Amino acid sequence: MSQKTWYQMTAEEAARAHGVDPRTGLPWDEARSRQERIGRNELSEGKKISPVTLFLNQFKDFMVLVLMGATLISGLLGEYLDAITIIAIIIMNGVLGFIQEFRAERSLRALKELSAPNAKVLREGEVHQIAASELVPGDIVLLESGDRIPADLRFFEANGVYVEESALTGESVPVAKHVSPLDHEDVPLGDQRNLGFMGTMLTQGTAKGVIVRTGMETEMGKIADLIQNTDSMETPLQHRLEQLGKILIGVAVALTIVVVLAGILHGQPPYAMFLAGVSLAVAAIPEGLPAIVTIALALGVQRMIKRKAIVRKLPSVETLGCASVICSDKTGTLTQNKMTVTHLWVSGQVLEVSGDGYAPHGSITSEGAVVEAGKEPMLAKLLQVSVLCNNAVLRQEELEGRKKKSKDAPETAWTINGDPTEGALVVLGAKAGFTPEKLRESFERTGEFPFDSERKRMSVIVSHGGGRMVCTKGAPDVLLQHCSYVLWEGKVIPFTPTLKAKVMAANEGMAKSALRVLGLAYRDLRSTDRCAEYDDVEQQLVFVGLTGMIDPPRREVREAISKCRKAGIKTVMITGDHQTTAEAIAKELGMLPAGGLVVNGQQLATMDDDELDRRVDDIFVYARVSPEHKLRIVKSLQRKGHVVAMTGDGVNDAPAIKAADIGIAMGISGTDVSKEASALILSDDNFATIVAAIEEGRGIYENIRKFIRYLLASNVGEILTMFFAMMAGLPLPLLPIQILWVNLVTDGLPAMALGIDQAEKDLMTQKPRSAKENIFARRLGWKIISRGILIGLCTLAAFWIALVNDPQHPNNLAHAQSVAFATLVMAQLIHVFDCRSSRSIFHRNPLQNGYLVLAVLSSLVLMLGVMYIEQLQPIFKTVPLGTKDWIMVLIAAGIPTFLMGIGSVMSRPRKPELKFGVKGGNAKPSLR
Ligand SMILES: Nc1ncnc2c1ncn2[C@@H]1O[C@H](COP(=O)(O)OP(=O)(O)OP(=O)(O)O)[C@@H](O)[C@H]1O
Ligand SMILES: [Ca+2]
Repeated sequence: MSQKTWYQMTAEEAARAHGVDPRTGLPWDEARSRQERIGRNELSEGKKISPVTLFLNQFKDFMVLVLMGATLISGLLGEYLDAITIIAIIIMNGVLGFIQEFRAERSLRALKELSAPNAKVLREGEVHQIAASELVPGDIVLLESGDRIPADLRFFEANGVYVEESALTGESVPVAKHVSPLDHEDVPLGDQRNLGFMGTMLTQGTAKGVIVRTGMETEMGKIADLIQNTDSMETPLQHRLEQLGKILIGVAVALTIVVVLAGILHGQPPYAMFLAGVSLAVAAIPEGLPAIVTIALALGVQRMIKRKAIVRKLPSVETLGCASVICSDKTGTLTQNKMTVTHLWVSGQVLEVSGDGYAPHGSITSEGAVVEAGKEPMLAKLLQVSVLCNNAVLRQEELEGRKKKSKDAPETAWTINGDPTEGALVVLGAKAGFTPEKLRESFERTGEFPFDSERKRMSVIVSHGGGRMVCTKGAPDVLLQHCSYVLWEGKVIPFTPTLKAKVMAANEGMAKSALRVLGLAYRDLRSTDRCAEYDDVEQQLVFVGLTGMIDPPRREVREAISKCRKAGIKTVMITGDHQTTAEAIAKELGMLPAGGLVVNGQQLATMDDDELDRRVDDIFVYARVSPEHKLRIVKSLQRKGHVVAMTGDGVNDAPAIKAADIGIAMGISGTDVSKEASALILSDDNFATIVAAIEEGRGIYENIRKFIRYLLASNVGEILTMFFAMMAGLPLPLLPIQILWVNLVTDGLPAMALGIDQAEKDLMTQKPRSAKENIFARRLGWKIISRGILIGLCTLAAFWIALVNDPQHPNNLAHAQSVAFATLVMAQLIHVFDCRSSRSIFHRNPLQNGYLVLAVLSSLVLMLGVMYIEQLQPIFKTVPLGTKDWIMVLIAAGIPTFLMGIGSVMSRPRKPELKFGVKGGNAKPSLR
């Protein structure tokens, strides 16, 4: 008996073959044991670098190899102790580099896991949201439009399903899926219409399926090697630093050669000079730079996660700091998306609704008197349509655990499953006794034309007592175009222009008080009426009334917006909601400066790109727009030189999200499609989180500048100390071992601690930096070079004074070298505190960064160790210093910081003058 393939089986057979009941799904322990047997639902990643390789890579550097070679030779020549020590230092250096890179690698991996997709799965009769990697064959998954299919599955329910399978088949037009078995063999992939494949995308409809293959067994797994997604995790800055690193190596090597030659010309023994030169080159090459940049980025990303912003693409961390415009959705991002109906309008009459939140307690009143829906047929119709044309479910949940106040009266919370706009209508109905349960006894739903942001309306068809009725709700301005009649004073009469005007006036009135307004309509269908397309049913409707719901702004948003204004970032609202509502909320949030323009989708459609470009800087609110408008807005802003952050949640938002410099998706309400197009996901859907992420992005960039400043100035100081000495014909101020030790002590920990430094206070009161800005901009290059020269001069001065002041000292040269060693280390350890501020050490509390203090203390201990532990003295050729020596060391090491500090205190910083909004003076013509 030949075995049937999945597409030849019926869905039931497929489920049975996997031992699962499609109504309840797999039990948890069965799923677990399957996972142990089969493995996770993942495509195996490319080759991972093993820790051993990573460690060995640390020694692949050319100069390190030269140093090791030179050391081996000197070992063979009898300098055992020197050789062993140098090798030991190289190994310690390698360990440090390894730790840095290993951490960086691990954080990157954690990042990838975080952005991994979820799936809705049925287990033990309940729907759960789990990581897609946890799925096993036999799992029943639920899908809706915008979801990526998490594994290969056999559909057993498919309502209007279209799947985009281009990743597998190359066919970019979505194909329709169904549930019937196919009776051929060898059906090509593209024609296996009852199967869904991992990695493809549901663009329309809702579906259920049983998973038949996971992980590398899937069709996608078969070609995984081919499409090994090489999404670059390298940021532009890292790329530039890599190039910079190469230049720096060249410069370091060239200078070293000069130092060596100068030394030899001045009579230094060539071999000693060679070893010193190689050590200098090893010390001066900032090999730790890329790893520290990665760590700073990765740790910053972790801080962002704590603030509810998930970075999907590392490069966007840098772009975030440059953002100059944030375009945000309104509903759910600027507002809470907790809708409550407060006003109704039926037949020219305004009714009020009491009660807060989703609890179905409250009443409908008219001029203070309670209105009973049962006795008011028009109101009853409004409630009926509201509840029937609706997919939200009102639920009462017991609050668990510590939230519970007393045992005997368990606290409950009313929650909405589904769209909050619809939830508000369900709650409204429930307040008047119109529950879905009750209505369903006499109305059975037979069809649905779902809501989408383009159509701005939704319809369902219900049958009752032999007849059929269509119920429609939607944006009033749109809905009215489909209504020919109106329910007026108890009767259905033709919808005259006068009456339409009345409805629009009522709509406008509600919208002015920031209410979201929805219109409701219905029509009784005749048995001959077609209802295959929405155009068939959404015509000749009878208009019933309006509902107005509040959606309170999120509390944090006002402050976040004012923060943006101070930081030179423009905030723009883009919403599908009505213009008046949008404007009212924008004003409430302080997003609409005097003279700022509000534009609606229709007006936008009449503008060509040139006109939009001319006005785009003055527009702060876009209302009643469709997702496709967002792309135009992004493009226009970009043409004006802005770095644009843009939010979105729907399938249709993906192009705009992709085109934006920072595409932002919603963690809670967003579709998989929008998330995959995004660079950043807000796990709380909150606007304030965007601002927090921008703040982190700016901070990370500044931290990178801080340790670049520190590392490079230190290295310049090291090279120049040697260079100046050789030029002046002095003996070597530092022995090779000492140079290597300085490097080990100063480069690693303090630089890493700078990478996680706290942000400066003025971080969010400055204009966004230009995306093209050079890392050395804003005088950083000057600071590095001037500081390097000062460190070099001061170290040399201390060395020279010790050398000439005390010529009778039995260990004269060794003593002076110890002074130089201590001065160079101290100068760097003081300088590291300077680097925390764009101004000087005196502008910040040096103890604020505890990691830095710890790092500096441990570096101090390492330095003192080789000077005062007797067993180490002969190895490092050091001698202990006296009090006078130390005073000189500290003065010499402190002078650069002191000089720079004086300089910055004297030059008063200019207060950044930041104003945002419409350029003053010429009054702008309003579009309205
Ligand atoms: N479930 C629904 N059924 C019918 N009409 C709806 C529904 N939800 C919203 N609408 C109408 O469609 C309009 C546009 O909604 P859409 O979801 O595109 O934007 P929004 O949620 O108001 O704003 P944003 O784009 O900021 O999220 C709303 O103003 C409302 O009138
Ligand atoms: Ca160094």
